[in-house]
Amino acid sequence: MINVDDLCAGYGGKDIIGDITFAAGKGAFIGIIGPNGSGKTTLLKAISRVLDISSGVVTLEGRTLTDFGQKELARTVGVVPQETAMNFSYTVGDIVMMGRFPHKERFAKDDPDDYRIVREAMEVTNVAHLADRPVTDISGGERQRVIIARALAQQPKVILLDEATAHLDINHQVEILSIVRDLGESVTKIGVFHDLNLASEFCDRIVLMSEGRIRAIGTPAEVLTMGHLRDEYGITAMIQTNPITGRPLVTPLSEGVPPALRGARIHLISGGGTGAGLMYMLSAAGCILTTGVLSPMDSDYTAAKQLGIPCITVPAFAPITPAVCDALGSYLDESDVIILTAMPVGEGNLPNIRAITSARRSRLVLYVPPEEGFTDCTPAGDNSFLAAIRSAGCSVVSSRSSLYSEIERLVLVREHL
Ligand SMILES: Nc1ncnc2c1ncn2[C@@H]1O[C@H](COP(=O)(O)OP(=O)(O)OP(=O)(O)O)[C@@H](O)[C@H]1O
Repeated sequence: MINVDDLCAGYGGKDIIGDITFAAGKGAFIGIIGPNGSGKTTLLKAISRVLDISSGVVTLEGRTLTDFGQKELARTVGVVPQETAMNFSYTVGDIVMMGRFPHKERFAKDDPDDYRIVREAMEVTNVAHLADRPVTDISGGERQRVIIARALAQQPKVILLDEATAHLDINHQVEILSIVRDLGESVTKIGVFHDLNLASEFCDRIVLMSEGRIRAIGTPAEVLTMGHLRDEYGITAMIQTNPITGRPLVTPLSEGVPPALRGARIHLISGGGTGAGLMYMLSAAGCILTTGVLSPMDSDYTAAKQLGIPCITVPAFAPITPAVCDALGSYLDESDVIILTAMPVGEGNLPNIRAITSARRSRLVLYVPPEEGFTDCTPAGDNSFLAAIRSAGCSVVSSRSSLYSEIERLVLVREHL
């Protein structure tokens, strides 16, 4: 168990990181993420004592790390930096054997156990076939696997990885991170990650840093949220759930949403997958969304559920009853903007939706992307629903950028009422 308590550290007498407090349980894998310059490497340097701590304390199994002698520290903490300069042509086997030095007395002969541990470390990192090659003559990715093998040969209690797999191809990234994750209870792992999806898949807990401070800490699902990524990285990201592992899957979106939309209360009436994209974009932008009426068989419902958007539901093909209309009405009344997409609507529901939306036409925006067209939106190509909504005098937009402008305008109008 490693405890970092109120740690502050920096360079030239100036603190770069401060108030850093977190615990890493025995065997846990902790991921440190955050934008460039947020202090991730500085934190690892402070934990490994490469950098002096200006205040706070790091303890390992109850002992302060500053009480460890150099050799004991080297036996206890293994470090895998992002890049390691190798100017001397030691063999790969020699480099990995260096991981055993802190375990040996001075001038002691190599122990058969040392050779066994070195061989095992090279085998799990898939570098055993390179054992006799000079380390200067292998690829950057191979060299990184050798450095990881050296750290494993150290048999440390804590392993610190500073973007240790950044230079590896995806196959070796996954392979090495799997090895690190599976090191078992005896080794606590703390790794800096730029790849949020690798952090999500491999880490038990994630620490999100920004400007030298911890902004969020928790499970991948607690930390990798659209809000945190928007606030700390300044990106619009779609967060889905990996259907196999159940972990968050982050997809940064190249299309931004104006920051002014943050906090806008929007009700989205959609169906047949016409609203899912908007739900992701508007949620990522920090809008407060409600949606419905949707059937649980609709892909828009799946998106709403994944995003935690309150949704009014009815069974597939069921009519919209007066009770459902009332529930919808109260969601509509709470919203600044009502977006209606060009969607398939069952005949029986046309009058209801028309009545409920036209009463609020000044806040209604009809979103009809060109590819959707105005026809075939209802069974038998009946476009009377959309035509009626349109003729009611609501705004009609055909691109996401004009939709965002319209939302901004309607929020302003609402604020001035
Ligand atoms: N040796 C140093 N002397 C002075 N300032 C430094 C030194 N190393 C890093 N810094 C500064 O400390 C801050 C944090 O740097 P650090 O390398 O810890 O960030 P990081 O989150 O690891 O960044 P990146 O994602 O770009 O690797 C930066 O502003 C950086 O310029």
